[in-house]
Parts: sequence; C-alpha cells; structure tokens
Amino acid sequence: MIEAVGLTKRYGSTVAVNDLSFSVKPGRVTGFLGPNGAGKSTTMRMILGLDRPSAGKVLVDGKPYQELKYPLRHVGALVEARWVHPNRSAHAHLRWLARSNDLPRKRVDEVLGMVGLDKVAGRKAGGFSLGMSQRLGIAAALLGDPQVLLFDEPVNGLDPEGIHWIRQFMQRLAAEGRTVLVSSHLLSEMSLTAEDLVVVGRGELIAECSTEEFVNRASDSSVRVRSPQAEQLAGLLAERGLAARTADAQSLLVDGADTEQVGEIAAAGGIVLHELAAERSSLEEAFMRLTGDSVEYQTDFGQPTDTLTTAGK
Ligand SMILES: Nc1ncnc2c1ncn2[C@@H]1O[C@H](COP(=O)(O)OP(=O)(O)OP(=O)(O)O)[C@@H](O)[C@H]1O
Repeated sequence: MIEAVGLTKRYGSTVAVNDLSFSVKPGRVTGFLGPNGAGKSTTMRMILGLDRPSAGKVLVDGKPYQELKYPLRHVGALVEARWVHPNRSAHAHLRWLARSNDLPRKRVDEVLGMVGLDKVAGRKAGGFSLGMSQRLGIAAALLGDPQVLLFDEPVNGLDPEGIHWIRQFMQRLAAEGRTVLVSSHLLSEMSLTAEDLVVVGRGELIAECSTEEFVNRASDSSVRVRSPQAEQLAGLLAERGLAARTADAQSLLVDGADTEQVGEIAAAGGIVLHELAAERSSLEEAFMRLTGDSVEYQTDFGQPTDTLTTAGK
C-alpha cells in the first residue's frame, strides 16, 4: 500500500508536485499517468526516499521510506535500468546488492530465474540489450521480496516482445497480492496494463479511478454539425445543457452528445443542417485535453474543474 497525503515538492520557484493525495492498493497494477513534466518521477523519488517532500508525506506500508528498517524488503523499484557497472556480471551485481542489504545469497538465483536471466547470469551487464537490462533491474527490485513495486516508464525503448513481457510480469506481481505502481505518459499503454489510474497534470491530481472509467471519459465522442444557422443552433443546444464549440463560421463541435440528439434538437428548432457527423478524438489527444486544460483552469481560477475529478473518492 502506498499513501500520499498533501505531497508537495518545490524546486525554487518550480512546483513539481502540488498537494498530491492518493492511495495505491495491493493486488492490482496501478498506472501513474501524466504528460512529460507532470511530476511522476519526482513523486516516485519521494516514495523511495530519494527526495524530501517540501510539504505533506508519502507512506509505504504505513511508514515514510526513511523509517523502514529494511527498505528493500518493503519496496523495490525499477527507475533507471542501466546503472549497473558494465564490467560486472548480472549475478555479481545482484550478489553485491544482496550482500549490502543483508539479503540471503540464494535469493539471487531465485530472482534471476523469475526474470528469465538465469542462462546469461555470468555475462557482463555492459553487453546487455535494453530489454535484458530492464529484466536485471527488475530482478534487483525483487531481491528483498517486497510487497510494493515501482516501475518508472518501464516500456520506454523496448521492442514489442519486451513490452509484452513487462506487462505480463507486472500483472503477475500484482496477482501475487503486491502493490504495483507503474508510471507512463501514454494512456493507450496504461489502458492495456493498469486496472486503476492515478492521473496527474502539472503536479496536481486530476483523477483517481479505474482505467475503464478514465478511458470511457477520455474517449468521449463529439458531434460535428454544419449549419447556416450555427449560432441559433448553439443556443438551442445550450438550453438542453449541451456545450458547443465553434469550429468555423458555420460549424460546431458538440461534446458528450450523439448525432441523434443533435439532429433531433435541430429538427425541433427548424434548423437547416448541411452536415451531421460523429467524431472521435484519439485517446491520447483526449487525454492531453484532460490533463492539460483542466490543470491550467485549476491553477488560474483555483477551482475544481468539471472534468473527471473523482480524486479522493
Ligand atoms: N531536480 C530538479 N530541479 C529543478 N526542477 C526539477 C527537478 N526535478 C524535476 N524538476 C521539474 O519538476 C517538474 C516535474 O518533473 P518530473 O520529472 O517529476 O515529471 P515527470 O512527470 O516524471 O516527467 P518526465 O516523464 O518528463 O520525466 C518539471 O517541470 C521538471 O522540470
């Protein structure tokens, strides 16, 4: 279990993380989703005790990282895969880690087997592909058999096979009852990997909900309608609680509506239509809209947005 309460990190005048509160439950993969610069790495560093919060706190199994007696037995992390000494073998690297953390040596062979590196354990890590380095990083994270695991953008740069392997492996760890938090800037990737999401934008919490809920919201379709009476139609739509954006002089985009609704409202108002079509923005576009605009709005006006703020549910 990971719990953040009012977590804040400032670097000079930059607010990297702003009053972030969320919890990550065991037994499932939780995606930590946000565009580049949203504060994901900073938050992960604070979970791992590598950075101190300016305010608030984050707890792993009920304690701040610094208070865990044997941290590696509580939390393991894959943050930067290629930090292994290039001339050291995978086995030697893990032996060194196990020794310096008071962990039994036999655990080294166990974790090498778990990630499928047992056959190449004697090879120098400097010659490993990115996929193999990732596996070694995961083996290191698992050495202390921790209940909490963090993965920072683990699929970046991997080939499809490597991506598939990591996804499955994270799901297996969660199925064993562990808490798995994985960061990504891609909603499409998270929709395939994570059951729950913590979504951040510019350091602030945007949503804490199931992936299904967020994807449904993000992939909301809109309707494009073209009419010589566009302005009049926008008024009629507004009376029915439907917001229309102006696309050009004669076209409107109506969010959260279907073509039947818009067509019927137009017909009832005697409005001539020249075009009526459903539009679906890509998942990533919609996600950028949710994370970008809503946070800007929050910052500028200091009020919650009307986007998916199921935070703190
Ligand atoms: N050590 C630091 N000093 C100054 N500013 C920092 C530092 N670390 C992060 N920041 C700033 O804090 C903000 C959040 O960065 P962070 O790396 O946590 O975001 P992120 O969501 O992990 O993005 P990315 O995926 O690009 O790493 C950014 O504006 C970044 O420039």
